Amino acid sequence: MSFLELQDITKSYGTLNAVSDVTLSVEKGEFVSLLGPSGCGKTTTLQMIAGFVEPTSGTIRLDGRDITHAKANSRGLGIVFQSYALFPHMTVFDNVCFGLEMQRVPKGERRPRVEEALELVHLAAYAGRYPRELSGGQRQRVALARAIVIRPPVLLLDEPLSNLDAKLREAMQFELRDIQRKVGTTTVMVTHDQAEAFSISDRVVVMESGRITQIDQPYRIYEHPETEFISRFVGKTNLLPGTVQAVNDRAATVSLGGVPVEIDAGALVRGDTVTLCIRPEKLRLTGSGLGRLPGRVAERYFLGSQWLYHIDGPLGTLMAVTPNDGSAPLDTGEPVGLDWTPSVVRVHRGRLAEAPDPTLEAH
Ligand SMILES: Nc1ncnc2c1ncn2[C@@H]1O[C@H](COP(=O)(O)OP(=O)(O)OP(=O)(O)O)[C@@H](O)[C@H]1O
Repeated sequence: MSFLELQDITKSYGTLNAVSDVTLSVEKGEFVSLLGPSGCGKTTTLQMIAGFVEPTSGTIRLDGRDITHAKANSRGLGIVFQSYALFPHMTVFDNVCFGLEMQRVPKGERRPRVEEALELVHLAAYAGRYPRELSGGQRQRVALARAIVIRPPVLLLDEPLSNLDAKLREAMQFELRDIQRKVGTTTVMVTHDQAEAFSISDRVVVMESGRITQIDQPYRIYEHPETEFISRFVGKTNLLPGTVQAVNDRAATVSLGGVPVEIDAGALVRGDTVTLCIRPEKLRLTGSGLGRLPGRVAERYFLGSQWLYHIDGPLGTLMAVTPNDGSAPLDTGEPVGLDWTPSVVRVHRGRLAEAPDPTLEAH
């Protein structure tokens, strides 16, 4: 049995199922993120673990104990929600100590525990300050210290870094992971930020419309998205609708608007309608006249460590990303060849609802 288990959890509001049949097992010490677009049920799921929202059906178990209907404060979980502001009239020390007072931890134990927590978040020198005297990142770290000081069995984080600017947010991602590793607390985090979920988590749970559609390691989710939605939501991708023309033992030929493209066969049969997904960094730009397809540079965008190109060709406009290795980039209008290894192409059954416009995917 896993440390934290959600079994067939559903939460309905009238006719709306905010969360449907969610089953999830989290191991002790694991860092799991719930990732998905706005309204997919991430926060509701976390609130049910926290005890702030009661499931309509299903069971939640913590360390073998059924806590489905237990009161929030009896669960003893560490919580960092966006709305959980610090107490403005209390110092950093007192903010962090508050949870220990609530738990009636003996007075003599409180100071070393608070100091230890502040040490962990690198704020030992700020114990006497008030929240208004701290930066956003420091306030966020106090909130984290306040949650971990009670040594909770599970730490619940709801968009804990969303109020921070991009640079600080990235720094805090690594810090958060570092702190979690040191204290070893089982953690469930809600985020709609894919980079954040990927860089911090052991496993990512992707949710769509109240349901879990994939649970996997970040790398697997990126490389083997199980739905077309995940392909689109996670990173950039070229989506190409086509029809399977021929299949042999090893390969299938898909016609993309009359252009034949060979891919690994999988379980495809002739006549299947499919959508092929190729990540921009998996497309290689070769010399003109080489590669699988001809193309021409339509646009180029400088991303710092990479160049993003829009390449016009027989399949429409495709995105390709190359590392910025210091050499001169390609010019707009330059003819190129496009190449890829068949095994990097992911195949989803079915046709896209709309014609793909790669520029819309480039977010
Ligand atoms: N108290 C409530 N009453 C009615 N509907 C609710 C309530 N809470 C949430 N919902 C609905 O349930 C769905 C899931 O909401 P939830 O807040 O879990 O989504 P989310 O994935 O966390 O979104 P976001 O990233 O925007 O916070 C939404 O359609 C929302 O409108």
